[in-house]
Amino acid sequence: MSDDFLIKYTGVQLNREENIILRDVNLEVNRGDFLYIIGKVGSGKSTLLKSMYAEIPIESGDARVFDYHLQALKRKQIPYLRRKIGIVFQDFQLLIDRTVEKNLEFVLRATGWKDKIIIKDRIIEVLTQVGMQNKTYKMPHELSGGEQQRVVIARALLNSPLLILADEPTGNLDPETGSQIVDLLQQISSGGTAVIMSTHNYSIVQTFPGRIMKCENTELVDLKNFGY
Ligand SMILES: Nc1ncnc2c1ncn2[C@@H]1O[C@H](COP(=O)(O)OP(=O)(O)OP(=O)(O)O)[C@@H](O)[C@H]1O
Repeated sequence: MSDDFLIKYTGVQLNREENIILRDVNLEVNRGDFLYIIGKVGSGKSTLLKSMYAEIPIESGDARVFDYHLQALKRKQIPYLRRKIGIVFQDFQLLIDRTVEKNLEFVLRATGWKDKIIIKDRIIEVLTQVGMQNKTYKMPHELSGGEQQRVVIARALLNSPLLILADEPTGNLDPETGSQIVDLLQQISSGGTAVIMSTHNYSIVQTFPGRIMKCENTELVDLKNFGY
């Protein structure tokens, strides 16, 4: 990578249809950062995260993610950008018709992995990282919400991303399970992977330290570090 940052937004505007959702967004994210995006319902948290993996276009300004200028990204580059990002959503989105192992294998094969043994080893490796190595053969419906979210995080880790985007990852979980998930994301970030997570949950923000930015009145405001 030519620069140190993973993400650099300069004067970025994001729209949904005709509406300006966020304007003049300035943001830099580096390796190992842990960044919360907070803000009211509809304030633009998801829009911001989605822009980072090219789900929503950049209306104006300069948006860099790794070496990509998102405002000039070609459609065929999008899968390569996304392969470097681990994405975790609130509603787990595991394939319900196959086991944990097959869910993860599906992603590896779709991203070019071919060797059966290497695939198996990698699956065990990421499941061990999230404490789910004993659940390889479980179907998603046999897992609790927190366990499913761990598998989703394992899936996000498969291709060793430098960046994880987690949109309300604790939204469907009870407080204790939610805390365990954030704890896991913090461990991952201390290993050098940057994590950006949106949340409504102020008790999590107060418990687990991180940089905080808030979507408010179409602006992204830096609340600096919290909890240190
Ligand atoms: N598909 C869409 N088409 C048009 N407008 C949309 C679409 N999705 C969201 N919006 C609008 O964009 C604004 C920002 O929505 P966004 O989902 O980014 O907010 P959010 O802060 O993530 O909210 P939440 O906390 O509810 O997830 C809202 O006003 C919403 O109505």
